[in-house]
Amino acid sequence: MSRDILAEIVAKRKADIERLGICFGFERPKRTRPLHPFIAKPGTILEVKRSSPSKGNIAMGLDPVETARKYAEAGTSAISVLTEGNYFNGSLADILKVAAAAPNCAILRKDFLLSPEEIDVAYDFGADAVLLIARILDDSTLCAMANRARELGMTPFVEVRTEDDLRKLKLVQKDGECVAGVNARDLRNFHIDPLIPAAFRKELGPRAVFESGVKEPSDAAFARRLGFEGILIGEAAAKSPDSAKNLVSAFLGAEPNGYGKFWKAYAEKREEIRKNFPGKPLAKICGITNVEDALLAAELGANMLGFMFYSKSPRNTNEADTRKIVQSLKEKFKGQAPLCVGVVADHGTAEEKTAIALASEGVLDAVQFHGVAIPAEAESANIGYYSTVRLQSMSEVEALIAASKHSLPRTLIDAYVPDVVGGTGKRIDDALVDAVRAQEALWMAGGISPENIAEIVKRFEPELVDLSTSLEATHGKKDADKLRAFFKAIR
Ligand SMILES: O=C(O)c1ccccc1N[C@@H]1O[C@H](COP(=O)(O)O)[C@@H](O)[C@H]1O
Repeated sequence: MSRDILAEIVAKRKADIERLGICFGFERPKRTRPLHPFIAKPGTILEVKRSSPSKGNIAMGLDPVETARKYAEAGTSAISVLTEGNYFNGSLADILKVAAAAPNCAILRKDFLLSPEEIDVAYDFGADAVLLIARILDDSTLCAMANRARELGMTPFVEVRTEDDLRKLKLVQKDGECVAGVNARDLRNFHIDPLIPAAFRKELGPRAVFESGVKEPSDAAFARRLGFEGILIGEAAAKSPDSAKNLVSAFLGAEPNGYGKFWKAYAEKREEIRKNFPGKPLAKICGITNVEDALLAAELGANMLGFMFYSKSPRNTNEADTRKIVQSLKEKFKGQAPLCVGVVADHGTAEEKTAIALASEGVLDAVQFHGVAIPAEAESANIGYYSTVRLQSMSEVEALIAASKHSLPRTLIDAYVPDVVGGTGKRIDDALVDAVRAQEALWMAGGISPENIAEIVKRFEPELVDLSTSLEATHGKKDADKLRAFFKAIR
């Protein structure tokens, strides 16, 4: 379907160009506006967008002049103008209006551009940057368009989404500088996943833009924490230009940090699994207390390991053992070691403090807050974290979905058992799991075992499974045969 929608837009556009010419019937102006740098330092790109194939009407009555003025007042460094007419209701005339209304902002021409001649048109109408969608351009056309943009003093902005797009991006980068962008929206189903840009970030070079799905200030801050220099905001800005300043200041007020680092590392692992073992979930083995179990789990393919920092747990661990285990994992597996997570199940304890301190130091990659709220200390300690919700009824599912923002890209679900906070060995009710997975990527714990993992994968297609008690020989000690049986069954 992705190819279909793109192919449809491109086919109509080609027909329009044949019929109306490369300026779509508009008189070609002579550029008078000076060129502006595009995302030369961290900044936002707010979009003039009336409609889209995924959302239909967004802001049909939008006045480009008024919108551009509000965007400039909001402190954006760039404005994206959608000039595609059939699906986005934009036009080249919009660029002229925006250029006059926001003389100090860089202007991006966002369209499905197809030839170097279209770059000259974008220049003449006043654009400072041009979107080049790698997927719709062959290698030589893409490079020729990027080079033409540079010759004119403009910035090529290359959008990537696949491995092949990345290959094309490297070709463009060989010839000179560019800005790279990744769309968080999957054009096959219009689903937004902020972990797609997260997985790509390390491949993009120094000037990278997070595109799509930014709705709340927390989403904007998350993109910056992942290390993106820019965010492109369409719908949220166009629908409410007056609140765009909140998005701009959230982005500019954030910094790349430990939280973004954890989600990038997770997203990279997920992409690797998707590529090499489609349909296989990531596996987190929890309740690790000794080097032997940790090394075996990692060798068998564990992607994450959990360490209990909860004194009431029979698998509770401590700082010294955790340091020793993580050190052994790093020595043996180097950059390929599983992500190590401290599990906290109550607040204000010495164990919670230790887990946060170990994450802050980089010994642990993140902290899992199991059945308890995420404390303010986690935010200020600049660490990776996520929460676990113990599901009892549909109302918790609804609360979980409502709370699910891009700044919390994943939430683990576990079974609710009165008086046992975790490590219950009990399955979550199937209907509750179904309700969660209908809305978001599934991170699932609770009673998962070597015996039921195949059925769980088939039935629920989880992105991550998390298990502990079913693999134990005794409390805190894993059974090597059970570990082997689990990793054999998950394959
Ligand atoms: O394992 C524990 O003792 C524990 C205690 C308090 C909070 C969480 C705990 N474990 C978590 O439970 C799941 C694994 O569940 P299961 O044993 O496979 O049913 C996992 O998220 C652990 O972190």
